[in-house]
Amino acid sequence: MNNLELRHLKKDLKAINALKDEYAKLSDSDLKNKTQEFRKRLNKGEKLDSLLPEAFAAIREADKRVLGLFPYDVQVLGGIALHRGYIAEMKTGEGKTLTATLPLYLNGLTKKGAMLVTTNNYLAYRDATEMGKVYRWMGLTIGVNAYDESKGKEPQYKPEEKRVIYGSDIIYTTNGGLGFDYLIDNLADSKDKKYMRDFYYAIVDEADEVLLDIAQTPLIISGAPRVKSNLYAMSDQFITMLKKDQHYEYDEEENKAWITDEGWDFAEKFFRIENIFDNKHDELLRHLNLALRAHKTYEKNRDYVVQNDEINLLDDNNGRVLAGMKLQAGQHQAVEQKEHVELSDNTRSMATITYQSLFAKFEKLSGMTGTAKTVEDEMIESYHLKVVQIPTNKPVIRKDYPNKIYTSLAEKLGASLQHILKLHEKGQPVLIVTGSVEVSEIYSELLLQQGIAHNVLNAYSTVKEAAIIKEAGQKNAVTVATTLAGRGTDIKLGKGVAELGGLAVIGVELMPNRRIDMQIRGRAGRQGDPGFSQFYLSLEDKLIIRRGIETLHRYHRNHADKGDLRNPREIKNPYIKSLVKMAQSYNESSEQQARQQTVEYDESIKIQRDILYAQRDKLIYAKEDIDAMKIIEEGIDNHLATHKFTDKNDVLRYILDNFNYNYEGLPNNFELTNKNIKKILLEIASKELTRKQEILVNKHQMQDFIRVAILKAIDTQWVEEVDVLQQLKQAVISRAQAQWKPTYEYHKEAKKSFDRMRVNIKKSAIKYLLQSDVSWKKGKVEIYFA
Ligand SMILES: Nc1ncnc2c1ncn2[C@@H]1O[C@H](COP(=O)(O)OP(=O)(O)OP(=O)(O)O)[C@@H](O)[C@H]1O
Repeated sequence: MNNLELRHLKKDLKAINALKDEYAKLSDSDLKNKTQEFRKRLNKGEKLDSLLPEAFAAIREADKRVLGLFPYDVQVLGGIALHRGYIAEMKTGEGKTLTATLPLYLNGLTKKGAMLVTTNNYLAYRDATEMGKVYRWMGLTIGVNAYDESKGKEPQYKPEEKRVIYGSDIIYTTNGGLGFDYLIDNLADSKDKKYMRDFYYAIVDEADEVLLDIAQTPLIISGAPRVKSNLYAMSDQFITMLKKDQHYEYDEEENKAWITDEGWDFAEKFFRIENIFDNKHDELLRHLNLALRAHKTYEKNRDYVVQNDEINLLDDNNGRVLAGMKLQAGQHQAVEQKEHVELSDNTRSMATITYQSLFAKFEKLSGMTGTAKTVEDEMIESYHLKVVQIPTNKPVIRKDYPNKIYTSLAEKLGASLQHILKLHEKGQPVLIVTGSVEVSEIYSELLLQQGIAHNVLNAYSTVKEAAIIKEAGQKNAVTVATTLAGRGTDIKLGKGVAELGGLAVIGVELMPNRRIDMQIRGRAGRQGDPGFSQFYLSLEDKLIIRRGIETLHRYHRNHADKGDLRNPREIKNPYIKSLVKMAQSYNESSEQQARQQTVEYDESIKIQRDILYAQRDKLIYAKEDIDAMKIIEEGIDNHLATHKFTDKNDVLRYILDNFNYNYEGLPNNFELTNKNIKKILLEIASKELTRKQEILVNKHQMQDFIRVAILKAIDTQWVEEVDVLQQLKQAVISRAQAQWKPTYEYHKEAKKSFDRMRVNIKKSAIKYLLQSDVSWKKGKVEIYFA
C-alpha cells in the first residue's frame, strides 16, 4: 500500500526536480515575483494541484536562499503527502519543520489561511520564528499564535489583533490556542469581536500526540462561578486524619480511593450528624469524596505542579503544563485546598469542544509525525487520515538497545546511574528522560551527590527550554528532562561529540505507549548522526503497577527486598520481560478504548454545538432585520401549547415574570381564552419594544440591542445545556452495566434536553428583550439584563 502511494508522490517529485536548475538561476526578485504569478493563475481558475511542481520548486529554492537549507528529496515527498491530506510519517530528526514550508506556501497562496498546528508554545514559536523568514521573503503574511516564554507572560490579544493573526496567509498556532480561540470566537456578540475565518487547511505537527493523546482532554471555557463553599476546608481537614485500610482504602492499580464504613462512622462523629447518607448531607458527602481523591489519587509533581500560588495540571503525555485546563466539578478546588493555595472560582463550563470535532472542521487536514503507523487504523477511523511512510534521507545509525529491567526502583536508579557516570566520564552528552517531575528531581539529587553539573528541564523550567536544549548536545552535558523534551526537541551535536558516539538517551521509566518510547529514542541519531538509546525500567514503574499483571506483582513481592542501589540485578527472565511489554500494550489498548468512548459520547454535543453556533452566526451576520416580535410570538405559542392558564392570576404571574414586572393588572372584563392571552401579551411586548426604540433613537441601534438580547438567551441556555450534558454523561457512565449500551441512553436523553433548550431559548429571549433596561450614553448603547 505504502509503495503505491509513494510512487504517486514520486511522480510529482520528478516534476519538481526537473525545475531545480531553472529556479536556481532566477534572480531574487524573479523568484519572489513567482508568488504574484501563482496567485494570478489561481484567480484565473488554475488548481493548486497543477501549480504544485512550480510552487514547490520556488519555495524550495527560497528555503535555500533564506534559511540556508535546501529540502532533500524525501522532504519534498513529505511535503507533497501533506498537501494531499496524508499523515506523513517521517522519522524523528528528518526535518519536518522545513518540510512543512512547502505545502504551507502552496496552500497559503489561496489566502484562505494555511495553518501549522503544534503541541506546545515552545515549538510553535520556534518554528514560526525560523520559518517565518522565508514566507515573508516570498511575500506571504504569517500570523503567530504563540509567544516567547523566556520574555514574559502570554500576551492578551484584542480581537482585532487576533483577526490579523488568523487573517494571515500562513498561521502557526498551538492546538490549545486554536481550540480556545475557536470557542471564544463563538461567544462573541457582534461582528467586531469575531476574528476567525472558516477553517481551510491544517498540518498537524506531532499528529499522533495532538489528534489522539491530547484529544482525550476536551477544551473547556469556564463561565459564571458557582457559589463558593466552605466545605472544602472542613473536608480537607477531616481527610488528613483518616487512617489507610481502616477509614479508607486505596487501589493502586485503578488509582481509586474510597471511604470505608468505619470511615463514615468517624465522619458522622466528627461532623456531629446522625446519618451522612441522608439527602440533606449530599454536599458534605460530595466534598469529602473530592477531598479524599485530592489527597490520595492526585499527586503533586506527577499530576500537577504548584506555581505562583496556583495548581497547574500536567499533561500525562508530555509532562507539560496543560495551559488553561482545570479539573471539573469541584475537584480542582479540593486539590487547591490540599495544597493551601487560594481557591479559584468553581465555575461551570460555558463552551467545550474536543479536538476530534475541532479538526473535523478543516476542509483539508494533514499531519506529520515520527510515529503514526502503529495507530493508522485509528487515524483513518477518527479523521479519515491515511499514513504514508517517507524514507529517511540518510540511514539511521542510532543504536536502540533493548530495555534493562530491574525489580525495584532503587536498583533501577543504581544501574542507570552507573551507566550515566560511565558516559559522562568520557564526555559524551547524556539526556535522561523521566516520567514525572518527581523522578527528574530524584535524578538531579543523585547527580548532585556525585558532583555532576547538569540542567533540569521540567514543567518548572520551561522558560529556559531553548537555552537548555542548546546546551544538551555539547561535550560533557548532562540533561535531566521529563517527557516534555521527548518530542520536537532538536538537540544539535557539539564539536567532537560525534567522535564520542553522539548523544546518549537514557529513558528511565516505562512510558504509556510505544510511540512515546520511539520519540524519546529519536532525540538521538538525527539526520544520520551517531547516538544510542537505552531504557531502564523497574517493576515499580507507575505503568506496571497500574496495569496490574499479577505475575509481575508476585515476582516483585518475592524479589524486591533482595536488591539495593549499589547492587542492581537485572531481570533476565524472558517471560517476565515479555510481561513488562504486555503491560505497555494493555495500556495502549485501554488508551484507545478511552478515545473511542470520547468520540462516541461527543456525537451529541457536536451536533448541538454546530446547530447553535450556526444560529449565532446567522444573527451576528444577519443581512435582514431581525424580527423581534416574531420571536416573541413563537415563544408565546410554545408556552400556550404546553401550559394551561387556570385563572387571571396565573396569567398575571406569567406577565410579571417574563414580560413586564411593573404590569399593573389585567382589565376587569378579561376573558380567559388563549386568543385573548396571546393578544394581550403581544400588546405588552409591542409597547415595550416601541419604548426601547424611542430611547435608542435609530433602527440600527435597536437591531444591535435585539441581537445582543437573543444571543444572551442562546448563550445562557447553552451554558445550562453543556452542564446538563456533562452531568448526564457522568451519570450514564457510572450506571453503565454489561449488555446495556450507555451511549444510546445518553444520546436519547441529550436529544430531549436539546429540545427543551430550544424552547427555553425563546422563553429567555422574551425576558431579555422585554425586561432589560437600555440607555443611550455618550453615543453608546448600554444594556442591563435583569
Ligand atoms: N534539508 C536540510 N538540510 C540540512 N539540514 C536540515 C534539512 N532539513 C532539516 N535539517 C536539520 O535537521 C534538524 C532536525 O529538524 P527538525 O527538528 O525539523 O526534525 P523533526 O523531523 O521535526 O524531528 P522530530 O520528529 O524530533 O520533531 C534541524 O536541525 C534542521 O535544521
